[in-house]
Amino acid sequence: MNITLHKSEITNRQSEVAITGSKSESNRLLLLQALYPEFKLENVSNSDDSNLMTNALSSEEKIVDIHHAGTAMRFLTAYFSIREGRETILTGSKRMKERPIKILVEALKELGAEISYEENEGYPPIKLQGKKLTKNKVSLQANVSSQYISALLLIASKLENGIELTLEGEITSVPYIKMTLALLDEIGIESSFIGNTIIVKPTTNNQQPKTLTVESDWSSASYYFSIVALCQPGTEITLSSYKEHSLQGDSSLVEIYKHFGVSTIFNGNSMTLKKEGNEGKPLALDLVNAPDIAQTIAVTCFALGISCDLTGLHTLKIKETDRLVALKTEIEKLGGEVEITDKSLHLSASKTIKEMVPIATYNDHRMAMAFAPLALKTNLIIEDAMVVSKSYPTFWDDLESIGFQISK
Ligand SMILES: O=C(O)C1=C[C@@H](OP(=O)(O)O)[C@@H](O)[C@H](O)C1
Ligand SMILES: C=C(OP(=O)(O)O)C(=O)O
Repeated sequence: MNITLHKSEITNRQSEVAITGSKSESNRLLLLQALYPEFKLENVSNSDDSNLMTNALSSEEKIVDIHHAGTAMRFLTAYFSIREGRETILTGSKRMKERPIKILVEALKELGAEISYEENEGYPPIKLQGKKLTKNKVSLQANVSSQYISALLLIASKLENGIELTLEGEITSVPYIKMTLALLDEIGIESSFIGNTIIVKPTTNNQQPKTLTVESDWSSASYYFSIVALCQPGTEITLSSYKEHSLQGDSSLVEIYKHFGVSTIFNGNSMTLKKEGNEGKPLALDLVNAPDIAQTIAVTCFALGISCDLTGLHTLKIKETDRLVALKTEIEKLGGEVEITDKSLHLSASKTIKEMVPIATYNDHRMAMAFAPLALKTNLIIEDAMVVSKSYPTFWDDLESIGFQISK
């Protein structure tokens, strides 16, 4: 379904939005809960990707289809490797079959797992024959996706000797690895991350029952940072439920959006974003630790007529779509000028934004959500708008609630 966003202003200067739980935290905790059923979870994400994760973990079927959910694909590869006696075929969407999984499969095989490729070597679908993994030392390339590393860490405590991982090369998306270790720590699993070595100890005792509350999703919050950046000074949006000291690396938004005159005030479990003033300076940013907010930031800069140089973007090519190509194509349709390499993006300062441009979304929720704030500057069309449900199903309703005018 395509939708039209009519040029709107946010007239209510103090709106509030409650955003669903972090998809990254939820998908980790759902897997840990399957391994340690004594835990209870609150504020679990209502995203498609977390629903797919929940269903996959309880599925009795041989074929498990996780559609576009990258974390689910990677985390479940590790999970089904240790489900003794169970044979599983893990598959996904057409795009998922193009997203590499070899580094993780090789690492699991080194630990003793039995995994084979059903179609193309190195890519889903894969067949897993669940068994007990007896080895504990493995090295893997760390510059392609941190999800491979998190996948191994999530099952590590169930291996009889735990895991000792050696990470090779530059480590990408480090905050996501630290999030995994922090969540293990919350449920009493010991680990260390020193230099390029991560050790997770096996668990011997039963875990104490505990309720864990998922913080709301910071990547989803990024679209409100962008909206506030494009508003008149004085505009405020309050988002819940967020912590000042988050496990999510995308909380770097607080520092990054100061550049666009957005301040963030934490109060209890919510945060208020406020437009203070207007900054027009060019932006240079390395996003190796926060790849999911690259699209949001590029569009904010385009809307404000600010040039930017974004680096550390090598993982964007293997996400829901090639996000570098998608950004260049769509920003250029709107009249902007973008140059890309396979790991960086340069946007020139632009003076105009074209009207009523249909923005293609390439099965990528973040393409739809990142371009939406442009409705504060122009009329635009978002194609296949329901893609947002991958991480944030109520996104369009929430935008309407703060004053966006949307027609279907
Ligand atoms: O572990 C996670 O929850 C994620 C890790 C990141 O992936 P990469 O490590 O592949 O960059 C991120 O882009 C993705 O949305 C979620
Ligand atoms: C890259 C993303 O998700 P995944 O890799 O889990 O599909 C994302 O949500 O931006």
